[in-house]
Amino acid sequence: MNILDKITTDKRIEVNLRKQLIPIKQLEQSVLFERDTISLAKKLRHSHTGIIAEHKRRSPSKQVINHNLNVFDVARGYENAEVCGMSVLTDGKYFGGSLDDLLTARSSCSLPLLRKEFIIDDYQILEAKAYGADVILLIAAILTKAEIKQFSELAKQLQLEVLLEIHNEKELHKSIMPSIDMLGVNNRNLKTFEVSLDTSKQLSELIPSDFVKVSESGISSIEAIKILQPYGYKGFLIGENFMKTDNPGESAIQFIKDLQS
Ligand SMILES: O=C(O)c1ccccc1NCC(=O)[C@H](O)[C@H](O)COP(=O)(O)O
Repeated sequence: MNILDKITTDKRIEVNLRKQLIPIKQLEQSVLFERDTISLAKKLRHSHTGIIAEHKRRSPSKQVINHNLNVFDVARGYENAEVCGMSVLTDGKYFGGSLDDLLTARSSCSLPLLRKEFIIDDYQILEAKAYGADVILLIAAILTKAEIKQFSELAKQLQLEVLLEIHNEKELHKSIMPSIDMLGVNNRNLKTFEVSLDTSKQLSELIPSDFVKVSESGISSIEAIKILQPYGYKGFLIGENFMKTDNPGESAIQFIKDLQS
């Protein structure tokens, strides 16, 4: 069993329980359910830096990254750094995140928020809207083409954007549909946890130009971004590089300053 199989097996159990604890009707009554969302895709299209900064306490590949920060300060710091958007990991077991983290981020900043989750059920998309997300992540490796269509169309009905994550050409082919806003290439091989920018480079020319291209994982230097920009990438999802520091917001400020100089 690879890590995605393990995570999704646990996720199905978790989601079934959550559905019983908080019925859909209750999610739909959230004050945030009617909120007008903010477009991350638009921000990335018009940005010269394209940073999506992540809140990530721990991960299967690195174990503990940082347990000493609070989401409120991290979100304020990222907003102060003028990143394009913030990604909030909401999985508890493997990443130490929660939906409360998403809610706290929503109450602390007005950045577009990505719910970084392993989505395998419509219910999690309703949760994303109810807790203040603007964007959801769909991972092609754990979904069928029919599920990608169903989940992305539901997201659009709720005014949420969709970042679709791929690792290879096969996943790309099942993911091209009009309800996807952004295509994210994950540089991390989820079998070995090795990261290689070559994945982003190789897949870039196969991605149709109407999608905003995002490169995800293992980005720890401005050189990496300068290498990927000529391949058409407009967004760069960065977690550990900021979160391993005492002040992720300050790290993002310095990173963006160096990128612009
Ligand atoms: O980060 C992991 O170890 C991981 C393992 C299994 C599935 C997903 C995983 N990460 C989720 C992400 O996509 C990253 O948090 C995100 O791209 C940022 O990556 P990084 O900048 O390398 O922290």
